[in-house]
Amino acid sequence: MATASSSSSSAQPLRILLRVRPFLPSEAASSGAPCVSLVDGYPGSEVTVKLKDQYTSRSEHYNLDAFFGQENSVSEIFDREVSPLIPGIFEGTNATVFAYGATGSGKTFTMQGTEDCPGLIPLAVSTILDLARCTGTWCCVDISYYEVYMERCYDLLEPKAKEIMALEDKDGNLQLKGLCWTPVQSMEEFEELYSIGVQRRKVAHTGLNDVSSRSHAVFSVRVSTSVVKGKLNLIDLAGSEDNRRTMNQGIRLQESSKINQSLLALSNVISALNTNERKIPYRGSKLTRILQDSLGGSSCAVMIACLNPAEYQEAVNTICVAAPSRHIVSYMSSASKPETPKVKVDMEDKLRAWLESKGKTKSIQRTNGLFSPSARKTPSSMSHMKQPTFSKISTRVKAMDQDAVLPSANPCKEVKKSDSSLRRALLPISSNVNQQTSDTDNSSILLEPNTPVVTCNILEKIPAATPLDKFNALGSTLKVGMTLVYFITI
Ligand SMILES: Nc1ncnc2c1ncn2[C@@H]1O[C@H](COP(=O)(O)OP(=O)(O)OP(=O)(O)O)[C@@H](O)[C@H]1O
Repeated sequence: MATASSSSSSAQPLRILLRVRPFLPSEAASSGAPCVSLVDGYPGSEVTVKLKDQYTSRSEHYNLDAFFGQENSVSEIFDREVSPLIPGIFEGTNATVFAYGATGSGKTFTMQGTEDCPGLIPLAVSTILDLARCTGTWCCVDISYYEVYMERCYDLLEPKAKEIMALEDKDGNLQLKGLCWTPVQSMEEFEELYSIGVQRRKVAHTGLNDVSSRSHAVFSVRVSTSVVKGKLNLIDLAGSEDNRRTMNQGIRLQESSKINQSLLALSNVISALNTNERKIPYRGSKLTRILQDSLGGSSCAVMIACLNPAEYQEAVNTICVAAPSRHIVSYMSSASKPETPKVKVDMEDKLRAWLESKGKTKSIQRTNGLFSPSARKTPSSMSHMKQPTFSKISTRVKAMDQDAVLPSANPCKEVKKSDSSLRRALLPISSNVNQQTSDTDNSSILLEPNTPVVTCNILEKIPAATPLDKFNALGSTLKVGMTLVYFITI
């Protein structure tokens, strides 16, 4: 059976587990089957999982290092995945376990736990303290706990301390200046300190979680012997947020934007580690900078990708970050593929004719992407993925926008980037969001005036009122590797 220890010996930079929480009472009635299921392997071993959208026929398969389903407890995750890392800490290794996922997917439950069901943090401290007592030589265990809130670090155990500064020493190693380390010798001492820190962490009510973490919380337990120092980081990341669903505004929206940006930076680091790139973009955010000595190199890292069983799209987004290179296949079964709505085909013809008549090579090039996905520039890492076809897009429109009316014979016009109605432009398919957003920076975009709004996206619906400059804030849904298609006309 593959475990964390066995994976570290094979120098796998990052071990990726999937954790699906149970349905909550509020979800149970409407949810049906979980959107993710195990198709091959068994809990705790290397697995293939299937994600299935209950509303469409979309389904995808992914290979991952382990799967923990609704019936698996946190202590099972601990026993299989975290406990094997602990002996290495006593030999001077750094290890990191972090929970990643959308808001409300169960990250805090997994890392922090509850009184009845302790999370990975208390379970790890308890095991480390037990082991320290058995070493028979001098051994000091101390802990630190801090949060990264809006790209700034604050000590949760020492609230009067100033902001923690992330500085590099002369050897290029990152030092957290101002972070306090507190020795602990018993679980009572730990619990007292930790519960104070937990209360200080910034949480707030959002549209999707009553107690939503607004910061990334990094708990570290360090073991010092007379010979070596090793450290285990246990990180409860803030959840990626789709602000169309959270309805965040004001400060919540600003927090959310910072959270999504730092998670995007983390996903870039993960992707670089997964593909063994030489340069890992640790400098993308404060979060990735402080994790520099814990992700990659000789460190062991375990990512727990947490999923809400009722949210297919969130699950896809999370797994796209966690395991972009382990995607097996994405398909829609032809048996269940509905007929393409006629109205959409008309739209295609009209746009093509208009573009050709204008001789807009740039636009045509983009629109070629729209009509023939194979013409798109596709990142090499995704080249094995089957790209969605236009008929699927139309299907999605049909499913989501039953009432939408497509343009009639209105002439198209070209608008400039500065035009405020740019946000209601027809945008081409892009194979990833970076290309998508940079596409929109180009100078002209095709619009159909005086027609009702039709908005669609192969994966999710984007509200017509979403300004382009807010797309980054929608990081939870707009991720590298996702295919976006949306038609909006005025
Ligand atoms: N394994 C589980 N068993 C029972 N309930 C769970 C489980 N995991 C999560 N929950 C419940 O689901 C809800 C959301 O969980 P949690 O707050 O841990 O999500 P989160 O991913 O940390 O969210 P955020 O990113 O917004 O902080 C909570 O009510 C929590 O008690």
